[in-house]
Amino acid sequence: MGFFYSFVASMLAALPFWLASKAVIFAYKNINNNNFAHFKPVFILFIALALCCGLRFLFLYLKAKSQESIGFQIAADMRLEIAEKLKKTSMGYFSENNVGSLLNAVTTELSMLELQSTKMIDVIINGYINFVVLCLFMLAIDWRAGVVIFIVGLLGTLIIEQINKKSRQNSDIANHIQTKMANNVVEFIRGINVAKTYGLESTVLDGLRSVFGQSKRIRLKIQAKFVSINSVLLLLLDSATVVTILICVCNQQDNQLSLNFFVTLVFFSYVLFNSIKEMPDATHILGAIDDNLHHLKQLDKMPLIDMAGADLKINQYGVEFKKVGFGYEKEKVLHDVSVVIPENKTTAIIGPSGSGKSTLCKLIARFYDCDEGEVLVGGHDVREFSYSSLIKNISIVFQKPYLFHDTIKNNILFGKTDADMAEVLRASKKACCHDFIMQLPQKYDTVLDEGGNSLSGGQKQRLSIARAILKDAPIIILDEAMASVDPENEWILQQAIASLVFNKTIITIAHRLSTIQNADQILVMDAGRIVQKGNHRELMAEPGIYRDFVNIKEKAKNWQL
Ligand SMILES: Nc1ncnc2c1ncn2[C@@H]1O[C@H](COP(=O)(O)OP(=O)(O)OP(=O)(O)O)[C@@H](O)[C@H]1O
Repeated sequence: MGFFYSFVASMLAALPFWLASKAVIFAYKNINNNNFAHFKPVFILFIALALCCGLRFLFLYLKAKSQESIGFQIAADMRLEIAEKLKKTSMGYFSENNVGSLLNAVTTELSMLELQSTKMIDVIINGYINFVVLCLFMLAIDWRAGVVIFIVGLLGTLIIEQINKKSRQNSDIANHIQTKMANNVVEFIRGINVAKTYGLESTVLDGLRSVFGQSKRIRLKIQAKFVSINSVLLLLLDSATVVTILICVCNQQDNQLSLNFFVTLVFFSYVLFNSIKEMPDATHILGAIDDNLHHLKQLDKMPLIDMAGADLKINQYGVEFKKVGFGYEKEKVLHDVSVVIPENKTTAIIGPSGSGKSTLCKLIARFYDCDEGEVLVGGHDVREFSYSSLIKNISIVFQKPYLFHDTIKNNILFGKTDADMAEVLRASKKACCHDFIMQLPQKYDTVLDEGGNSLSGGQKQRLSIARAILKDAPIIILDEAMASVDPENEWILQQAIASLVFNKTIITIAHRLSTIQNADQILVMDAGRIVQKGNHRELMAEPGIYRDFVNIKEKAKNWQL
């Protein structure tokens, strides 16, 4: 419908020329006649002119209403589709330099689609319709003019096709540099604190400057190419206008055309040619949009992890690794891991840095799928679950918790979205965060900065524990939850964790000797293998990494600073 409204609106743009020329010629002929009755037709013509303008605006309004929301709707749907996919995507996808690409897709590429696509399609379709109308019009008046317009149209179409092809190729290059820019900006923002600490802001900025410069050069080059092809087309169209007018003048002199028809024709052809002149720009933009769509389609290839899962309910909450092998890239980081983590017991994992402790935990929550063997939760392979039915059973407290730019209450509610305020308060008190929340100006309605940066590390951690308490999952993974907390906060955090872990299956990557010593089972990892297993007493009785580790810890305890 939108294209129809648009076509009628552009035809209504021509009619006023006919009416105006008729009125001017009439008024000119009667200029020496003082009888105002002779001017009546002129007034009628002007009323018709005003009506035309009014109708044109009405059709333009209808076109805008029916067309312009389409782009926004499509872009909104696509953004939601991408978000849905990201929910089911393997965590590996986010670490493999894809953040910039995603950012570019969701912001720049989709913005172009929502703001420009319908407008540009409209320009092109109308351009072609106008061209056909012009062609027929000219053929009816003078076949020579018709043939000239037809040949110009054919040549123009070839040039426009060339512009489209080039724009698609160039858009690929532009997208590549756009993604590179987004990656660099993300990297810059993430690393600015470290760079400042070492006084290296200008070095980091140099990297950004270089990629911005690259982007500018590429865009200028693309624009220069477009401008040169476009100029040929504009020259062709302008020449065609001149030739058309010339033919009309010749016809007028032969008295084959009325003056009114002549004036209308000259202006009308000018208007129609002008609408055709908008086509190269539109084609250029559509070429880029087309490439963007192709790029967005690539997101369909995101590695999904939730393809064949079912909504499973389990009634025992032990975890088991059976001959598990895994590597992030080619290199394996876990080798033939087989171990049972019993339900309602605490299992501590220790080992040197890089030995695979966190990786082991990530496989339980299916951040990644193992390459060999199976990981079982409640007796089922994690791949049998739908992601939501698996993660319902697991809470993870990370070393660096993430809080959203939202109220404290909503951040806690993340653990159980349908919980009421009484449940939030209970969880918050158990996690020892109620007191500090009540001291904030808006209490539970205080809006946190993105990442929760207005809170201390310990406060953020306790809020994330409140979230986990509210979720009340039977399996808790504590990924070095105490590691970044100062000794003053350690005691209070310990209390919060004690409320969380009561009567649950606990898997904890721990550094504190007391946590490790009290664990029911200790797994010692080295270079991606479980090299020792047992409780504190059993492991202290045998030589190995564990006994060395405990001895070093004991010695460190006696150090005085
Ligand atoms: N996202 C990733 N992509 C590629 N390699 C990774 C990734 N995460 C970890 N690794 C590698 O996998 C190995 C095991 O890492 P993991 O984080 O599991 O060890 P860890 O024992 O938890 O170490 P730490 O105690 O230092 O946290 C390391 O060699 C690490 O470099």
